[in-house]
Amino acid sequence: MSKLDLTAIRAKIDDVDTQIQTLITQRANLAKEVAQAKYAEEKQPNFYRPEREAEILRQVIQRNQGVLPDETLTLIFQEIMSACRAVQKPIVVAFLGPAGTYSQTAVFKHFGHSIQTIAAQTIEDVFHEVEIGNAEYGVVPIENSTEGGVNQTLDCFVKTTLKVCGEIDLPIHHCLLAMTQDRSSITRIYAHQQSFAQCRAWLNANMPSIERITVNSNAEAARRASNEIGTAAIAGETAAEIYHLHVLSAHIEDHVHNTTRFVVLGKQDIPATGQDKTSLYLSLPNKMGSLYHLLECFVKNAINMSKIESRPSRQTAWDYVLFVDIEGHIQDTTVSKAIQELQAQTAVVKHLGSYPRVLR
Ligand SMILES: O=C(O)C(=O)C[C@]1(C(=O)O)C=C[C@@H](O)C=C1
Repeated sequence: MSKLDLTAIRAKIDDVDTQIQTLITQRANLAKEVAQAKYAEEKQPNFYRPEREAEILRQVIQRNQGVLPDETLTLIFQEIMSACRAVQKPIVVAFLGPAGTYSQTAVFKHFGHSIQTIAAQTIEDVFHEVEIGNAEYGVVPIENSTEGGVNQTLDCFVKTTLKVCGEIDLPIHHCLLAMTQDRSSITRIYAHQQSFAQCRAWLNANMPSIERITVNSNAEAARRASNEIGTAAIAGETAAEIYHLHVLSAHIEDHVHNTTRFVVLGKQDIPATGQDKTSLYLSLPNKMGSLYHLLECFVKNAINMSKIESRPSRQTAWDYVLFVDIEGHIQDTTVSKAIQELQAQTAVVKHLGSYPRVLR
């Protein structure tokens, strides 16, 4: 390519950039108008509207016929919406900190970077920050494709009045991180219990006799490994950058498709989008056929169940509660009918939230 060609193409790029910038500014001004319209309707409106954001992102994917993958375009539009939201009012999101956790990555993936964040110390604290209004939303891990349900999160749902407003899928790739580059000098590994479980086979094969110490989060593990000689942490690459650690081994998770599903906690009910999910908490009477009748309510109403998980009720020994995810929205007639039928036969049915299904 001649120098002239390059100059000419760059001039075209400058031209396109000018148009993009003008259009983004135009969009941000429209978002300000939306804010005024919302204030005219309500005194304290919600500026974050997941149902509208899901609709915009689905349109982006539908329109896409170009060279950029759907995920790339989605990320760009998520950042644009994040910036437009911040023009209206910056939202505050709590997550399981410190900086560098997978939860923080999930927060930015979903809300973009134009937000304020609170790094909470535990999953319970994330719920608490939202409950007392320090944060408008919270992001917590709920299940992992290798290890199953995150019990601390499920247990918090028993007591909370918060709603699930959204879900986030995040592929998880673990690394072994340390100050040293010499793996043989490591005598202790820090990690979150879920990360130890997701890397069990790798650890047993590669570091069988090294002490394993469970901490509250992966980033906390990385922070400790950056302060203590002879220690390593299991965490992601973001934590390696933040805590200036070497990656001794990458991709140490036992399953290549290792993915964690996070949920967004909030106080608002989300309108239906046509592609939704509903999360329920159920307490079944301890009698014959209970589970059979539960399944029957969904099958009869042609509702697909995407998850069922049981946890001890913590009220009585050997008494269990169920966490169920179904396709559809509580406003869909089939879903509300199934829930009414369930209520007629189970002790407790708590609607944890209906929200847009993640794009998979
Ligand atoms: O449509 C709205 O309600 C808006 O506030 C605009 C907008 C956007 O940027 O498109 C911004 C924030 C909402 O979460 C959804 C969409």
